[in-house]
Amino acid sequence: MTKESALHPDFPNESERLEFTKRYIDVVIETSQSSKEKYKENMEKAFGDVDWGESSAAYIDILTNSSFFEMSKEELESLLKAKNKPYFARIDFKTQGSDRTEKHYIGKTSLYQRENQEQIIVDWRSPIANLYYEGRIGDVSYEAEGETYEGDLSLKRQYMIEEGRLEEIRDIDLTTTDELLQDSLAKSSSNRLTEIISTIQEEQNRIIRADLNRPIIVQGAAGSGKTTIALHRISYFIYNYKQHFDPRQLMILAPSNLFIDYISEALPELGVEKVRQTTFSDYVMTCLEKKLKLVEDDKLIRLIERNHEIEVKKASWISGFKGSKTFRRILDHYIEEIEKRFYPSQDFYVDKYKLYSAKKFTHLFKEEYTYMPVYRRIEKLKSLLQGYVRSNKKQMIEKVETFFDEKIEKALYQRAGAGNRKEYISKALDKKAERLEEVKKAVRTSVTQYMKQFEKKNLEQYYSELFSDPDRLVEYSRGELDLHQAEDLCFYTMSLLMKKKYEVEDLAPLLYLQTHLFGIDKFYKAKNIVIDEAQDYSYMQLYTLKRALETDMFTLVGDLAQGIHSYRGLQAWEPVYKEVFPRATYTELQKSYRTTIEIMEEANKLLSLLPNEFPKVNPVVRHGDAPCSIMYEEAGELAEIIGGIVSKGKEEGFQTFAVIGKSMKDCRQIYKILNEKMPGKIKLLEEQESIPKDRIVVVPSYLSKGLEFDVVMITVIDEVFSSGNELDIKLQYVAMTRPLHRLSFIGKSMGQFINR
Ligand SMILES: Nc1ncnc2c1ncn2[C@@H]1O[C@H](COP(=O)(O)OP(=O)(O)OP(=O)(O)O)[C@@H](O)[C@H]1O
Repeated sequence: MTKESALHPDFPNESERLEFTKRYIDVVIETSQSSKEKYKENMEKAFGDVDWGESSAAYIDILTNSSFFEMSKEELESLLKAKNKPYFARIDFKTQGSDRTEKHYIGKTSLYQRENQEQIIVDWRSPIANLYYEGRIGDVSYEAEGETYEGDLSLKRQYMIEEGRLEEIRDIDLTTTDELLQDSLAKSSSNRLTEIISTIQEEQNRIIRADLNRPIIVQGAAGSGKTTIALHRISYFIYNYKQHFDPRQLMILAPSNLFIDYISEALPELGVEKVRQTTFSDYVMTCLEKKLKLVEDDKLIRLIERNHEIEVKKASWISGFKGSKTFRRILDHYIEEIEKRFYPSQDFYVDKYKLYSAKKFTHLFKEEYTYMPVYRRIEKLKSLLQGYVRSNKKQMIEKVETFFDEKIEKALYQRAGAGNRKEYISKALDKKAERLEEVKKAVRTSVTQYMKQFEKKNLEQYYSELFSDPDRLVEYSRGELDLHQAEDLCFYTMSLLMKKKYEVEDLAPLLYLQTHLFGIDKFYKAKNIVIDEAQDYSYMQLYTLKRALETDMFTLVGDLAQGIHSYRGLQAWEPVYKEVFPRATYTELQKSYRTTIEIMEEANKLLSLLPNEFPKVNPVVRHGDAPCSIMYEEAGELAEIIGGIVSKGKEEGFQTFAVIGKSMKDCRQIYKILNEKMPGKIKLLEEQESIPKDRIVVVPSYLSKGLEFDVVMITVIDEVFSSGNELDIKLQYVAMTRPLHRLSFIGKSMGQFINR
């Protein structure tokens, strides 16, 4: 307990309130546990006396009980989590016209006093809690269920509660700096990403609570809390729509499995662990229900390592092109052409009876059924024809019968030629049987026969057909592609497809074709999608996702300054909010919470070297050591240098350490050197892995994107960051913005880095 809080006149009252809340939580937990017992009892009763499969009453009983159990289980879990820190803030609010000021204690979950329905704890996501996050004190208002409530906010108070004990109280107003935020940022990152509900800032709060029925795009500086905010927005969404929305309909698309592992710790804290989390590649393959062989996504690495420069440049151009709007147009024209192959040339006959005209068939196909993918339209038309055949079958058979019966009858009553009559009738009867057989056969086979005129190809066949003829590609591009470019595209792609291999850049076009031609199972269609590191997505990827999932409910967060995949990703947000998500709100975040002023100042210098203009990032006021430069003569010295920095860092209480190399090649060398001297203490991070907390990690710059560590050592052996090209600047910028507290540059010469 600090002196200041001990002096706070309300400290005894607040301690008492905390005790009351804790005790109340205990009672609720106990009740919930006894409900569980009761549930078991009820289940036994339901199972014991009847065969429940036959008794609907008993079945209903089980369903009711299980949903009751589910509720109490969730309630129990969140209360158990909240028990040691039931709330973190309080606001005092007097609604206009009322003479009573209400105290609202804000916490992770809500709690009602059952006897009088009074709220003991208000959930941070509830409408009134918004007042805590919005800066003002005095006349304020908040909105709940479409109504505006005005009133006076007289107090905003923060609590430091540790292990159920009240440690400190702070009343905040506009003049005091947010000490709670300062404290929280000064901590070391033993927990990876955590919830920040007690210190969410006003601009962040606005994004978390922005209209849930509109897409949102956030351009946020490194460390501005994009990932954190995106996760809190999901939590807020789930809270608001818990009655109507299953969390499994929400999906997070993360840049790598490494990143999914990194964010997963924050998810249960926010109650969003049921949300689907996957990468773009995995998700596309799920939708296609195919496991495609992807070649290693190594263009970035080859660009970094400058291997076969011309070849890589061509390959990068192709990647960029496959993500472009022009390529989408090519696909659209290709799809149009495929559709035309399904306009039948002949009317539909069963035997000699015309049941459906080609014109009508085409009309349905190209006008009425366009909401369906091509092959589903064909299926639908097939069943329509089958229906026609079924309903006309009797009539057609009757026609044949009547025709022969009439002939036979006529012959029977003819006077002349009695000798031939018998023969005539018997022939007619044979003919009748033959015709009937023909008609019946036609009834059975004509639909299948008719459908044979339509081609039946699979997705892979259509995709490779697109790249089999450069002239057609030029035609589909309506002049935007020249023949030489089209030949390059075809040659490059076909050489992979022939080996049944694909690149990441092929996935969006494949999903686009699948959506238009075959459709996607609705089970895979998430309704609300969050994309982190969205700057690395191409126009084509975003457009395709929107089209395939049939929703524009996307939350996109990213930072163009960290767009290291810009050869295939986005160069600007404008086309995204203008053309892909026209309903979206676009917001920028310039304040950074991760790192110290000293480190951010150095990182900012790199931003000014980039061709696109990026505003400087404002770090939250927090000081630390300036980044330091360390030179070595022999790579073998690295173990000692890095070991020294880590020991010193540990003395200062830091817990996570990363050595960031430029490329994987350099990282392998660094790892080897370090691991020899410190066996078992080093981990080389690769794409599919999880991040160990207790080891020094060695990670290439491009994989470190999105991650953070207390202490970062940017280390080079053979690589240089200082070639002056855009990619190098971005990679060094990404590496420099990873530390929370300390940054060093380690190289043979400082000339290997930009600005050292
Ligand atoms: N309001 C806040 N209160 C406390 N900590 C915060 C707040 N906002 C962000 N942070 C912290 O700042 C750090 C950076 O957040 P986050 O990783 O979400 O940023 P980002 O914008 O995704 O960064 P990058 O683009 O570099 O990946 C995290 O440690 C996060 O907990």
